[in-house]
Amino acid sequence: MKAALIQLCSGDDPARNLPLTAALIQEAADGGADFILTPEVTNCVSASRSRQLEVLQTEAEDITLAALRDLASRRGVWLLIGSLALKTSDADGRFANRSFLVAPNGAIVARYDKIHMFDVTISDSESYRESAGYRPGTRAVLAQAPFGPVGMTICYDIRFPHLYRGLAQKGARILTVPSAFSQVTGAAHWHMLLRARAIETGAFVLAPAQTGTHEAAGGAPRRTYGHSLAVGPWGDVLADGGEGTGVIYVDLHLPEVAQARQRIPALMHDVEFGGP
Ligand SMILES: O=C(O)CNC(=O)[C@H](CS)NC(=O)CCC(=O)C(=O)O
Repeated sequence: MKAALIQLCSGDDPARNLPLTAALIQEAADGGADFILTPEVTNCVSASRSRQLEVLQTEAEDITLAALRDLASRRGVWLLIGSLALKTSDADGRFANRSFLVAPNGAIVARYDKIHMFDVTISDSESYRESAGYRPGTRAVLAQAPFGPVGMTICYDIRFPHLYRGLAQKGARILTVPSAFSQVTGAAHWHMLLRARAIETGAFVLAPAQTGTHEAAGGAPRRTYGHSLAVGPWGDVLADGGEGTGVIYVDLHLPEVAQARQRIPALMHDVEFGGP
């Protein structure tokens, strides 16, 4: 199976982001990919709540979701829409950060709402309060696809290894980590975190990413790390998207999952223990 990771530099206007996203998905389908993945907040990267209130839509109305489902069915590909920022009916007005797995007939096979919120002060000049804008999800999601169960996660989730271990122990062979990682933490941690999760779980880790400086009509522009990454079950980096936008491809030899887990059966070696 051939997967393609789309690396984007989404701005804060979903209507402008969509044609660029669709063009790269077309390119990936032309390139022979049967599973195409886009980054976190494919539809809108914004640091401004008022801007998001203006441009975001509910899942039922969202133009990006409708167009990409249609594209998946026209091209007959599996599509992971890494995430969409969506309005919800919650009384507090918070958005959902929701990932979708779409089948080659355009049907939504699974949805996952990001569980862990990035409420982090990186430095005096850079801090994030994701939970102010988004309501966290409360359920891990293992999606069923013909190429095996897919553990769906998003970005900051990568720092919570028990989520990945649980998904792998329930059968995940592919773990998806669409992201909009900060440049500072990305340079320090990105490759290592993704490789560690792949090694610990003996699964493929596919992490399409946002990259560069994101145009924003409202508020300061955000900068993300890029380096969309595909990691094999033995921890080897199979493809790295670098800093530009575009498509990277990776051949997934799924039997490598069973081979890695046979060589190091750590997933079956959990024991109860006491201590601090
Ligand atoms: O804000 C949105 O619209 C969508 N959400 C994101 O982009 C989130 C919260 S700001 N980004 C991360 O989780 C980066 C994690 C990260 O960089 C790390 O773990 O080091």
